Amino acid sequence: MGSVPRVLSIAGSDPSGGAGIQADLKSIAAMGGYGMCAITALTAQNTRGVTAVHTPPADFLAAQLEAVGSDIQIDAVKIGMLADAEVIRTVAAWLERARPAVVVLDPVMVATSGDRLLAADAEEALRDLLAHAHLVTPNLPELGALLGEATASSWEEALDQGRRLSERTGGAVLVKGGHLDGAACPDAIVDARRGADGVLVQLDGDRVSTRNTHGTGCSLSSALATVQVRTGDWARSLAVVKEWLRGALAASGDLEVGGGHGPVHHFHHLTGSVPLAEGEFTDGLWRDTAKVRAEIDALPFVAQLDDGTLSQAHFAYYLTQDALYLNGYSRVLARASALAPTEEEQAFWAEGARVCLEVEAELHRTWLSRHPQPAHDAAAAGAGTGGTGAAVPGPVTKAYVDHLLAASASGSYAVLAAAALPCYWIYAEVGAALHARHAARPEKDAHPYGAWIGTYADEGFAAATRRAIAFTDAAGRRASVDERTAMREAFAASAVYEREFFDAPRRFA
Ligand SMILES: Nc1ncnc2c1ncn2[C@@H]1O[C@H](COP(=O)(O)OP(=O)(O)OP(=O)(O)O)[C@@H](O)[C@H]1O
Ligand SMILES: Cc1ncc(COP(=O)(O)O)c(N)n1
Repeated sequence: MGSVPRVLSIAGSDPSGGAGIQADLKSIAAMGGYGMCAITALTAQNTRGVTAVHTPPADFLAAQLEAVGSDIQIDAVKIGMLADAEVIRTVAAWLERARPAVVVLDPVMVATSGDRLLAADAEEALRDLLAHAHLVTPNLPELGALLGEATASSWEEALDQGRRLSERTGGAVLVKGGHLDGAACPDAIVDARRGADGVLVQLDGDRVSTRNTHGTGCSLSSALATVQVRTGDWARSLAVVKEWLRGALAASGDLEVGGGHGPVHHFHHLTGSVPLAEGEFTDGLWRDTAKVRAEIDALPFVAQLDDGTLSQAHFAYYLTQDALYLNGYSRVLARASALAPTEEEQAFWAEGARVCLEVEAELHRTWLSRHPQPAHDAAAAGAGTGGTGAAVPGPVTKAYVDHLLAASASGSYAVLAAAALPCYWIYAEVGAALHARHAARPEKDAHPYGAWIGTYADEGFAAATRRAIAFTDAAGRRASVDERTAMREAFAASAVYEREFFDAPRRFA
């Protein structure tokens, strides 16, 4: 066997997608298998109930089984709805010839909605078929019915019934707690060939509070068949599948499918890693920070820079801190270059690091000499006297750079790129908006910060921003679920520091 178990579901179709072969194919794929299906019957059903059942001639099922089995190595078989006795005989005959290594049989009799999915006169044939299975997975009413007894009313009684069914079939029985009353939802595998009580493994679990239990039995049995191919150990297989199914029940509300008993979310564990289109990941980062960006646009600093009423002291503080920030940011970009997966990205971030130092020098040479920080403000800010010679980072500058350095220490290129991106993207957007407003002004030359606002029109920076976005997006699309989460957190935190940085002159100058 390769690494992908090839699993055949022999079951009925549920057009609403939550049970039957549709649930099986999803569950098999969710467990890393390759799913196939031979359809025993077609149902017309939704989350509220079954309205019709059509069972094609059994010969046609035999033809499906023959077509698949004659060509493809089948590592495991899951058997679900069998509809009638003739279908059961067809499946039994095929199993005798094919003898798959793993056979899990879910003895489907009645749907969650209460509708019959097995003809009443076929129950005896189903009992005979159980001997072909390595594991049988009845729910409590089915367990009772297979023994010709009442449904167990306690877990102990259910385990006892399971052991006695196992004695009869010669295989293992999964006793399921889904139909028990109360907060507990245990499952146990019972095998009469093992030990006194026959309990091979019992896994206790809390009941998930949800109506969306349509297809849990189908999903559990097909997932178990798939994982069993890999582990060869029912106890280990059940542990994996039970945890996954619990998550699928807990996330079922996200699906919003139907008004009755809805399906479970088979791929809940992969929702953070679906393949993304180009730009989709960074679009999401941008959308998620809309509130913080609106707060930046509404800051007094931005409005005052725009209308020219910003105090010289605030502007000088901003320039001083900007120079200090750029020095730290340059080191961070150099680290991004060191971690970059391609030479193109390595060169891009290294160039970014170099440009930061150039801009820092230009701030000292040009802007800070024209807008020196007033001595008393500089002292109050702990920034030495005048210029930036003795300047120290203010609290926001320090926190922002520390956050970026922590991202670079994470060792993840993707997380570091996401942390570094707001400084390009948000700065570019704020600058572009300020520049556009300034350009439309009649008396531009009289504006005290006109020359500074003019620097926001730098096409080189806009182009670098587009590339930083594209590289971060590509890293996000390649990233794992956990890494994408860390990227979102890093980007969001940097966006907040951008806001704080623009607001720092008001608070600390
Ligand atoms: N509300 C719940 N919370 C947690 N686990 C559950 C819940 N309902 C069912 N399960 C689990 O789902 C699996 C199927 O159990 P259940 O007894 O409901 O089988 P079933 O009746 O055959 O399922 P189906 O709903 O497909 O007919 C078991 O592992 C059971 O523990
Ligand atoms: C085709 C088909 N197979 C099995 C079930 C049982 O699933 P549930 O008991 O969750 O409705 C079903 N409803 N439909």
